Amino acid sequence: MLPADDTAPPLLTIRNAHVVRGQRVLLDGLSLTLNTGQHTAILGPNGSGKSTLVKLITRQLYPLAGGYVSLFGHARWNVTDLRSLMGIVSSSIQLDFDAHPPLEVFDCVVSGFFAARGLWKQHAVSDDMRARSREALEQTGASHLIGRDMSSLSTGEARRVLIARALVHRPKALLLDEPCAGLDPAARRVFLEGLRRLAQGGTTLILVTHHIEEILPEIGHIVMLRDGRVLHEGDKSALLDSAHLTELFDMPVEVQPHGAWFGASVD
Ligand SMILES: Nc1ncnc2c1ncn2[C@@H]1O[C@H](COP(=O)(O)OP(=O)(O)OP(=O)(O)O)[C@@H](O)[C@H]1O
Repeated sequence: MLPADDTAPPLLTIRNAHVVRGQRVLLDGLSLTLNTGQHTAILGPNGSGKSTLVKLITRQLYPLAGGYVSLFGHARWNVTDLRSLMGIVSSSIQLDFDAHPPLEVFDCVVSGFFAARGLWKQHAVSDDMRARSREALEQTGASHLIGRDMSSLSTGEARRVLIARALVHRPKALLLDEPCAGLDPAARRVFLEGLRRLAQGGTTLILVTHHIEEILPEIGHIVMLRDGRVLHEGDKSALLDSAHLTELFDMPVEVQPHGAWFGASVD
């Protein structure tokens, strides 16, 4: 983990966030503070509010009056500001890039500068944008995919291209919502090793998942969500054990450390 900068505002501050849809309470007074350099996994069972929390961060949803959300100390931001502060990758974003019209890999990455799906006449692509796109594709090990159509890529390949697209802004943080969904075990490991390099290079990772096998060695902070609230939050060493996971998932879970990684089995 990077040394904490005590003077910098937190990467993310959420205070007393309530989100309600109809009769359902999706987030129930959720409060959370994450700092830059604090690689974090947000863990929770199905329906615990993970996607709702992601939408709160990305401003697809707002909390009820009395709730507060800020990124890097700013409570108001537009899409362009957000992208340069925090890259966002999720399997639902990926669906947007599978569809027609066809989209070539390099164009897909460059289009990240314009928050667009593809490049159009009005987009003035500079040499710097091209260079940064190539650099981002190298960072995620996806340069060899240049020239391919997005719809022809495997899930894991497309995921790496979309992370590169998020990285063109050189964001301080990456929010990864179930980033390993649809990846086979080998692709998952290759993908996670790529994320490790990003974490080691100074990009703060926020990983939202229900699989403890995806918690990278670099991630030291755990947030456990249940019923739209933070059930537990703290160091991985204190929380990633059978007792806490059993409580979180409300069934017997056996946690096994594998070196710096973790596995889990359900009785
Ligand atoms: N638009 C909506 N209207 C009513 N209820 C909703 C709506 N969106 C989500 N919910 C409910 O809110 C709860 C939290 O949903 P959310 O999608 O945030 O959970 P999650 O932790 O991401 O789940 P999963 O792991 O299954 O993706 C669930 O009980 C869900 O059914």
